[in-house]
Amino acid sequence: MHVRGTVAGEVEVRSVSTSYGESELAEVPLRPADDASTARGDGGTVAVADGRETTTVTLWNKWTESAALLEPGMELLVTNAKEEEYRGETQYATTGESYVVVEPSFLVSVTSIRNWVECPRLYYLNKLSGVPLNYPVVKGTLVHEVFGDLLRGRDLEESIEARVEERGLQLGLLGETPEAVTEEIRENATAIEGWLEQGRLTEDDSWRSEQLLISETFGIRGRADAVRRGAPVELKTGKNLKKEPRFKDKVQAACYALLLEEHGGDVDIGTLLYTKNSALDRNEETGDLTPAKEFTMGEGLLKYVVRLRNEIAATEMAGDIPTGYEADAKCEYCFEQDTCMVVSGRLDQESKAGQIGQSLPDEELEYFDRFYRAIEEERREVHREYAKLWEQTAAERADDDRALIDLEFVEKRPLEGGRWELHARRTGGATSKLREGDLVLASDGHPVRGESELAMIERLDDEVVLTADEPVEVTRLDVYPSELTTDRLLVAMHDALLKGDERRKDILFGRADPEFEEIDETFIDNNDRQNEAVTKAVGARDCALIHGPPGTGKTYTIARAIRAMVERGERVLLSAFTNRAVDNALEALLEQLDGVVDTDRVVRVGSESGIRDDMEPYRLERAGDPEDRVAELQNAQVVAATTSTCGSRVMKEQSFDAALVDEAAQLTEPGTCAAINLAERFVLVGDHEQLPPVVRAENDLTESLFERLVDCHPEAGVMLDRQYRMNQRIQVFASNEFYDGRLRPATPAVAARDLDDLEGVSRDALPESLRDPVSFVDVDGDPSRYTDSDEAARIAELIESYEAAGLDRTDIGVIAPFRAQVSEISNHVPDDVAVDTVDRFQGSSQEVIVVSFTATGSLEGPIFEDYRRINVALTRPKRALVLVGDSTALASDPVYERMLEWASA
Ligand SMILES: Nc1ncnc2c1ncn2[C@@H]1O[C@H](COP(=O)(O)OP(=O)(O)OP(=O)(O)O)[C@@H](O)[C@H]1O
Repeated sequence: MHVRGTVAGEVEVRSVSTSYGESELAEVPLRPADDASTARGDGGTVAVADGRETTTVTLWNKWTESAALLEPGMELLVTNAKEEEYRGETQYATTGESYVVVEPSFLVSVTSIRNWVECPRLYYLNKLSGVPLNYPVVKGTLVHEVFGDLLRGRDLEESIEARVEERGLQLGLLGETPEAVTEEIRENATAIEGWLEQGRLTEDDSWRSEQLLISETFGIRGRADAVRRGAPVELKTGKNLKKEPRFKDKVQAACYALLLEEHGGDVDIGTLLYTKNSALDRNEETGDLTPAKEFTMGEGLLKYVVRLRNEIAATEMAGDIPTGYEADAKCEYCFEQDTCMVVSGRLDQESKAGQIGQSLPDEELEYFDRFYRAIEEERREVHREYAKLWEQTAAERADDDRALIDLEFVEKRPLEGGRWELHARRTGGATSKLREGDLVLASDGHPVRGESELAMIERLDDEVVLTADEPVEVTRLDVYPSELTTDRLLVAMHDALLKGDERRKDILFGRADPEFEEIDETFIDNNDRQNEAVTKAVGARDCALIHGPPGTGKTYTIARAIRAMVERGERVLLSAFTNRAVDNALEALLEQLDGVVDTDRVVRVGSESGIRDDMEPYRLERAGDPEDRVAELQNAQVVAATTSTCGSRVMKEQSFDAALVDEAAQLTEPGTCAAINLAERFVLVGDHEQLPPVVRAENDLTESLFERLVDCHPEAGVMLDRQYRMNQRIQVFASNEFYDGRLRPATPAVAARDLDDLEGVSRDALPESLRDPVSFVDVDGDPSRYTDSDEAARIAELIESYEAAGLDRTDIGVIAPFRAQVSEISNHVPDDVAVDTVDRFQGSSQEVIVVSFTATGSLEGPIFEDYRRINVALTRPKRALVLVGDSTALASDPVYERMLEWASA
């Protein structure tokens, strides 16, 4: 029986005498969880279900170590507990078979556990500073890749050649030659090959390469290098001359053993493969030179691993910072001792290694603390996404747009290099968040409990095509919740504070005012504010802030500013939150740079699937000759990449004179830092009256650096005030509500835009009520339901009216407040009409926009929670805007009441 619940009070550990001698025990007051959250898919007994009363769970012996970590409010899971009657009350206790898991939904990675066992402080330092680009790391990755290839049957030489070639750019940045690297990989691979050969002699060897494993019971996830006859095999590129594997390596293998057991395995052995052993010279080295070392997987080790994992989960949940005293780490032997002391000194943290250097000023320490917590909260939200993989049913996940289900498996085709191409067919017209180029969990029915592989979506229409390392008979795809973004936010914040330039920090913390160089040049002669913005951007010694309301030429201004910088011989980074915005800005920039600079000095960094096809010629290829690849990047005068890519190991090696960041109001502070950390000065461009940063948690991350700096340094800002998009009548409401009435049409032609300008369209052919550029269509809301099919039907009629007046369906966009109504409307209107939520429409425009408010009496729903969403929705159209909703419901809010007045005027 599994017992799961919330710790309901203080926990005390004490000793008692039993028939076995002295034993330790801890009595944990526990409030059992609801049935729903304890139900397990494997049919195992569900937790105590008698209401929400508190019961007592006794944890015995070693598990008292985990009990000592518990705080009231934490979640606890005890597997294989026994039920006991005590004074008429049902209580529970651990048995010899039990595992105790603290905060089971906090997913700890195997790498974290491995770092923690070495030293908890090392775990923390790794989290803060990420993995740098260095040769041992790249070599390790290469050896692992070759190992995977060999397991999948690829020829050794072919694999080495291909893998070294793929990493051309990284190797080039490290100054390595392909020949030397190939030789070293070959030495390491010999150990692998030799060992595999031995295995092949025994016919019953069964293998699989890299396996992604997630444990819902133990709260652990990781990727096992390989699984042989159901048992984990871990590859280490170092040497080990002892008979036994290293302890931390055993711990790592034991983590995978636990994960495999949860998936139905019975693991009694673990193997570590130390590849460097076979490259050593027998005459010079003494000891056990065999690369493969096996060990027996005892239950004691598995339980120890869970206790380690509990320490991490409890530390993170409590928001504590590890000091190194938690374990008996020996600082004097640690390679990281210096870094550890510097970080401890600067952040004024207690640490076993001690501190050196001066601590950061209080306000920076406070900032670090606040954002560290905020980012960790965000990480927990990502963990919640993982938990949904098993807590929600397939249908619920599909409804939430997080899965494509009921696919019909078609076939699996072997690819060159031992990988697989998987084909499946979609059976319904379901939509989802998934896009081509996304990494997904492809499974034969369940992403965690079934056969499941990490796969890349190559094609996604009626047919679904995926590539993966191993074949799966795929019938379902799930969004893969990635912690990469969170990891990079932490590193970006760390770099900004601990490695950042003092002057930069003075600006960020409002201790100094941004300075500007006098520039006497006209860059744009038909728009004063744009010209001022370019002047500020070019002349900024520290930073400039360009506030660009909808359609005011942000992209054009950025492009013009970059051109001016390039003409001054500067190296510039162009960045934005999304690939789409980066490509848009790059397109405008290429027009500006025509004849100014060679286009081969403009480089787009990103993955093939993320970049728009017409920008592909500028994409920096990672594979190839190291010297050539590096030259291409180092010679580039303009580098364009998303802010997330700016946090990558390759980009972190780059430096720029200036960074221009578009969509800056949609970026968190640390997200912005990822880009601006790389440059001497920065220019942020955005509109804080449109959508805020996309984050899961509600905390300090929801305010952008752009918005904070606009407040803090108004003198560094310029607001663009002439818009090139909307008919004047459309623009009025947004201008008054959000921009103090300062937004104007750029030209009379823009102001007078209407549908008659479009070829073959006649406004007179429209019903009277739709002839004005802004109209309101009143429908009765349906308070009992979340979606509104009457409203959807009415929208379908509107679209027919526009079509009858000569408009092309692709010129119409429909915005709905939430996904359910998007689906409802999509079912009513033809496929080529774009229907989506506001968030998806941000940054784009259409000739005609229809907004479905789906308003009920209480005005609930995302569109109403934040007025900025309404601003975005109402500023998408160029020539006509139709608002559809229940006027009585809308009029209950003063802003919407004003909107109704304007729309009905
Ligand atoms: N100074 C200018 N002179 C002439 N046309 C301009 C000028 N500035 C911008 N435009 C034009 O106005 C249109 C909108 O400009 P742009 O795409 O730069 O706007 P934006 O502010 O980036 O839009 P969004 O709000 O969608 O991000 C473009 O067609 C652009 O060429």
